[in-house]
Amino acid sequence: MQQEDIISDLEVQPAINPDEEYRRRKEFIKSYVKNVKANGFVLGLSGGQDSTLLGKMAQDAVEELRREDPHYQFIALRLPHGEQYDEDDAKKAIDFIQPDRTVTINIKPAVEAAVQSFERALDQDMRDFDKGNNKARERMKVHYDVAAAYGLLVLGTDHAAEAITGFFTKHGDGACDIVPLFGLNKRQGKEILRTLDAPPSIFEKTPTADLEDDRPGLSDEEALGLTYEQIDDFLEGKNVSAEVEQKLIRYYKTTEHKRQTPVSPQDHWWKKL
Ligand SMILES: Nc1ncnc2c1ncn2[C@@H]1O[C@H](COP(=O)(O)OP(=O)(O)OC[C@H]2O[C@@H]([n+]3cccc(C(=O)O)c3)[C@H](O)[C@@H]2O)[C@@H](O)[C@H]1O
Ligand SMILES: Nc1ncnc2c1ncn2[C@@H]1O[C@H](COP(=O)(O)OP(=O)(O)OP(=O)(O)O)[C@@H](O)[C@H]1O
Ligand SMILES: [Mg+2]
Repeated sequence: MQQEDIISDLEVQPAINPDEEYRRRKEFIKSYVKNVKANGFVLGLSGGQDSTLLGKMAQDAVEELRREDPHYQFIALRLPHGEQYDEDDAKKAIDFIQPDRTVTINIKPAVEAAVQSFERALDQDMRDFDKGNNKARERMKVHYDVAAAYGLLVLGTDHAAEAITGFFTKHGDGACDIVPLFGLNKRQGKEILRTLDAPPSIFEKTPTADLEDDRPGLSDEEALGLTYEQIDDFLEGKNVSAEVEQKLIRYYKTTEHKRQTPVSPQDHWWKKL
């Protein structure tokens, strides 16, 4: 497994035309939603870079689709766990996107109920890290509840700079129906947001999964021990230090199960890692 194999698996381009990339991906989601006869899209908006980009694309897509057929809609979800420390950014994202509809559900009671059931039944505390993944899975459940109620498709924000390290919760934010940002790295997402005139504070802010109670707003870079500059350089085929290269290849191999469908007796990929 080498740098070029990973770039090829994740289909990353060394450079993009931001307008063209945005247009192509938006056309893809329009054509898919029409083809499968769904009514539009649902996506959680955190106030972070990835959901702002994809939320904008979803809203633009349904507005264009409505010129031919008025039934399409985009529902944005605000899913704080109690109070969100960067609520202002979420508001900015919503102002920028102007979703057809924005629904807020506080996931804290559901997460607390799940943690309590776990702790009572197993007679042990749930680790804060595991509770973080529970939050991501609770958000996924809300997405699917809303999708089912309105005949929508669940959008997922996974992209190459997260996929490479498996930096998402399996069956949490990793679970979705379409991944329109597939193949983009973090700086390419930023470039697209810049050309869309998004608020700079959103694409310049420090990326965070913000899942741990004990470390609110923990930056992805600190959690990973790698910078997005390093990850993006690697994905664009540039030279990175041997240490960074080895770390990324190790992350990629150990998280392969997160990029595959559940492993069956017919699968052999795991023997080749
Ligand atoms: N080799 C293998 N083959 C098949 N399945 C395997 C496996 N190894 C673990 N597993 C399964 O996978 C589970 C571990 O995966 P998972 O539950 O995802 O947990 P894990 O990968 O340990 O943690 C998720 C990471 O993603 C980060 N994250 C999550 C959500 C959003 C964002 C963000 O950027 O916004 C970041 C989060 O901060 C954390 O660092 C294990 O409990 C086990 O069930
Ligand atoms: N508080 C939240 N409210 C609604 N959706 C959320 C919330 N937190 C996370 N999500 C959903 O989970 C996805 C994964 O989070 P992630 O942190 O990777 O993306 P982001 O916050 O949009 O961007 P960044 O990676 O730059 O922080 C988000 O794109 C969003 O759809
Ligand atoms: Mg985030």
